[in-house]
Amino acid sequence: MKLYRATLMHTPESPFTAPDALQVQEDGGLLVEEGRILASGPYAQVRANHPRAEVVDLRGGVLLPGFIDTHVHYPQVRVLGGLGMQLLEWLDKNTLPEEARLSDDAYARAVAREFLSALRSNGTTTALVFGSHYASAMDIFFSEAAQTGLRVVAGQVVSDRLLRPELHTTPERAYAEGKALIERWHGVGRALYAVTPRFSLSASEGLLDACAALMTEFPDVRFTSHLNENPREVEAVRELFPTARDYLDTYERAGLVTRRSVLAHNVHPADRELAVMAAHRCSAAHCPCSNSALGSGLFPLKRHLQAGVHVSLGTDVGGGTGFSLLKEGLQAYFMQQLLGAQGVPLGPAHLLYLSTRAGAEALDLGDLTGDFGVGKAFDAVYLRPPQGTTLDTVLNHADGPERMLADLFTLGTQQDVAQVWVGGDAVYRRASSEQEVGV
Ligand SMILES: O=c1[nH]c(=O)c2nc[nH]c2[nH]1
Ligand SMILES: [Zn+2]
Repeated sequence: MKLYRATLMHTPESPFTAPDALQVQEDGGLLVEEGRILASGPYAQVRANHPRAEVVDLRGGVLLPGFIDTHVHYPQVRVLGGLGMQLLEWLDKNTLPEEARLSDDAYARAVAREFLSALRSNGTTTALVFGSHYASAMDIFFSEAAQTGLRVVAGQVVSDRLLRPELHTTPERAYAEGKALIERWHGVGRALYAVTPRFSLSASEGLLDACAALMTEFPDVRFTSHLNENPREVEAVRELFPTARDYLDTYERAGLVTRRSVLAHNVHPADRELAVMAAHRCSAAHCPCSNSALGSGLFPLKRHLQAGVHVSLGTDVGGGTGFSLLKEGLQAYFMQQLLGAQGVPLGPAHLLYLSTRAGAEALDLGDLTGDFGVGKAFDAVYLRPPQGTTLDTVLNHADGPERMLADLFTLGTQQDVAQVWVGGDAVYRRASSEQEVGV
């Protein structure tokens, strides 16, 4: 039994609906046994009730629930930084050639290790991972993920048109390979499976039906894809599906819009699409760095919230700009500021919620992770800036915990992630030589 002593912050409820959603213990205690939180509260109180627990002293930093990235591409870690293009050109020139390289198992394994290492070192404990087009690269991914201890919800990406021939499959093969992967990996350790057509632009109706067949046969797997990211993409989908009411309808007609569906981007939604997403309780993964880098547009968060659509955050590596949910939260804030009266003013509690609890809800893992409630898994990130860094200075002069949280989102980077736990297991610890900077 371990008692973690730290400044604790979490958002068990949504600040979009609950005032005072941010819960803080400045000198808090979290009692953890067998990976689960048994008690929490002021340190002195938890200590008095559990005098024999081993104390892990984390004073001097901030302990947050582990970050939850609800849209990130495993095969794209090496193509980060492909700036200067919009979506369709970026896919063609920057991304799809790299994705084809994952047909080589050794290449796929190296990329999987780089990707998983980047998640952990950025404090991400759960991720909805857009996989590879190759089934063998997914076997490799799941086996590498199992060794890291991270929670991954991932699936083979399927497409049968308009990409490049070596990335195409058929509905029959997509079904057979998906079924085999689900049977091998879904619910094994901390892994779950997500059925993942790349986007309707590269998926025939037959392929979407094959995805639906998997969802029917295995009702608790998740579903993910892209939606309404870029105006040229939206127009192309309209031409490819002339009888569909809109982009969402291409998925809806196949029965793919459910409580366990997470659709990335949705920068250009119609009102009907928002109403249907809300009715089916499907989530939108907002990826503000990607939307900025690819010039996709300013996410209409206010319209999503007004329609009742649940929103979480994704880094969208490699369309995005890295693995940090701190940066993603800050960029979400910037974009809402830039929207002026059309934007939603985001405070630090919103940024924490979007990068933790909201992701757990999107993945239907809210009973397991996303906050520090009693009974939840101990999934946590310990942020402690190296001495002498700007963040260290600013935190030392912050006039309260809410301002500290704002400072973490404004200035925090991978270098500030000191330790990470999943289900009570330590999955990352920063090298101690990096603790001291500039002193
Ligand atoms: O941001 C994106 N990244 C991708 O890889 C992709 N594929 C289809 N649509 C996409 N959007
Ligand atoms: Zn994406």
